[in-house]
Amino acid sequence: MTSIDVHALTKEYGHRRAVDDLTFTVQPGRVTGFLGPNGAGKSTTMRLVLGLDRPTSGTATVGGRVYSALQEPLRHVGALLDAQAAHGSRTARDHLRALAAGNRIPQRRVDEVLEETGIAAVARRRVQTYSLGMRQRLGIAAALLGDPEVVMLDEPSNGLDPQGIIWIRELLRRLAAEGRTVLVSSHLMSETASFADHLVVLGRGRLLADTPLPDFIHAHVRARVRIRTTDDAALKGALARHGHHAVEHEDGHWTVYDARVDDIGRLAATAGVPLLELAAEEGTLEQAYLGLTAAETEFTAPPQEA
Ligand SMILES: Nc1ncnc2c1ncn2[C@@H]1O[C@H](COP(=O)(O)OP(=O)(O)OP(=O)(O)O)[C@@H](O)[C@H]1O
Repeated sequence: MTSIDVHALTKEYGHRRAVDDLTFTVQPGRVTGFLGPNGAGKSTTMRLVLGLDRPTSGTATVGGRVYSALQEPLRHVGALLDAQAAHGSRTARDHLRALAAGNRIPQRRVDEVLEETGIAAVARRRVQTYSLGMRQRLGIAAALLGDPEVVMLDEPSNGLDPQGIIWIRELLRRLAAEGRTVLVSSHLMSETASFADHLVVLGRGRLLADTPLPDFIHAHVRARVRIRTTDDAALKGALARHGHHAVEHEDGHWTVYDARVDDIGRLAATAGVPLLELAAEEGTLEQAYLGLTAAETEFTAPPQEA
């Protein structure tokens, strides 16, 4: 089993700390979502794991070894960092064949990953004629080429069409189910919620969270109950008597904050409040993420004038 281990990792560019004393482990057998505002240090961390940059201090290792010590590294670690990385004047097939040859990967893998990523039909076209989504698929094909135990993808859904987004979700789930170590950065919260088991969240180069996805949501979103009745006055009175904070919405439903659905159901039954609707309102990853990172966001647009 191969994990990615980041220990006390720091990277400075001049006086700027892009990564600041970061320690976390990416475990095999699950998809770890890598989140953080623009400039938080996600890509820099991935570059340090891949040995594309040298840390100022600390270590980043894969299976206990630094990337540069890995023989035929594509057979151990597959990464998509920049979809523009392939040489534009080459065909996709030639690009992958060259990568395979340099890593003692059998040439039949080239055709397999072209099929798997849905670009087999355009494999003999020059990469410069590719759309962003096709380049993205080629980058993912390159990452999978060596059948690696560790897969790191920076914004893999970028440019993909809706079918492509479903495909990448299923691919990530499968890679994790096969026991691989999967680290995926994204700014799309609903997407991340659909594939991640675990989250590592950065803000200004520091670790803000390293936690299972459900725990992250519970920790950062207040529990809420959605309720609707034919007798608003009775509901309001019953909630107030028990000290619940509730807000009525235009369409007639209420939100009760910091409450559990069982408690509100019992309370309504005891008070004889007729119910049309009663449900726990699940917090979303987006709500949790925005709550946590509001103070860590370097680049924000000013509020729009009405
Ligand atoms: N080669 C470099 N030279 C100087 N500064 C750099 C370099 N690479 C990254 N940085 C700086 O390091 C910080 C972290 O950048 P990084 O690209 O790692 O963030 P990120 O979390 O991947 O952001 P995004 O979500 O926008 O991709 C930023 O302030 C960035 O400007």
